[in-house]
Amino acid sequence: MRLRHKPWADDYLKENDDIVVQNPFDQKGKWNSLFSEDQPLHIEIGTGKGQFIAGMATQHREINFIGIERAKSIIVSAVEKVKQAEIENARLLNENAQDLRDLFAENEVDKIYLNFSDPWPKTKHEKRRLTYHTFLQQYKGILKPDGEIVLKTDNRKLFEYSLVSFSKFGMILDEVLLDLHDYQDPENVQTEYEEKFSGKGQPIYRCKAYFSS
Ligand SMILES: C[S@@+](CC[C@H](N)C(=O)[O-])C[C@H]1O[C@@H](n2cnc3c(N)ncnc32)[C@H](O)[C@@H]1O
Repeated sequence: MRLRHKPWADDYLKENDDIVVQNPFDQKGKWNSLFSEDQPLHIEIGTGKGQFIAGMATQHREINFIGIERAKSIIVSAVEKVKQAEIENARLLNENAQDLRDLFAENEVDKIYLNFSDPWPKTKHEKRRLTYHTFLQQYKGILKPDGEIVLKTDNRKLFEYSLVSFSKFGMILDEVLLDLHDYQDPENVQTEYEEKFSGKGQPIYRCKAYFSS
């Protein structure tokens, strides 16, 4: 897949090194030392334009958040949102989350958010879906034993695929919602994609999954 690249984005991301971590692989096992408080660590894979990570970090000062986004042209918007929120507990990584075990140590992460992940509908691209079993193996390698994965999507096929994938992996499913907005979770922080799709009247699916020990 070709990613749009804005040449000025490299400089912008470097200038904002208080938010965008420049050598993330060096932080493995010591992420909390980057933050002012040593507290639970939640990560979002495919942060997009950052509304979720900035909103969650504002709502939950008692948690440290890391948003991972591979597209430079997109992560710049997330940097702006984190800046505007004036929060200490959020950092961003401009990385392709290929193997999270290179970035995080065993038991380092408390929660992983997969928000509106690319669905990769063709069977030949199944391995790229962020809930394919090889990704689940990675998540297991970095999550605490009681850690959880929270998945939100508008894509019913990806949702069904993910439920089956979690289940085949021996994970425990919790709170499987077929219409998150109908359920009206007051804690829910919407992502940009969520606003777009729910604005069109589409249901938003959400589930939480745990690894059984
Ligand atoms: C469909 S968008 C959703 C963005 C955002 N989560 C939202 O809900 O508004 C998916 C995002 O995930 C990013 N992404 C996909 N695979 C990724 C990976 N392996 N590592 C980092 N970012 C990834 C894409 O660049 C894109 O910005």
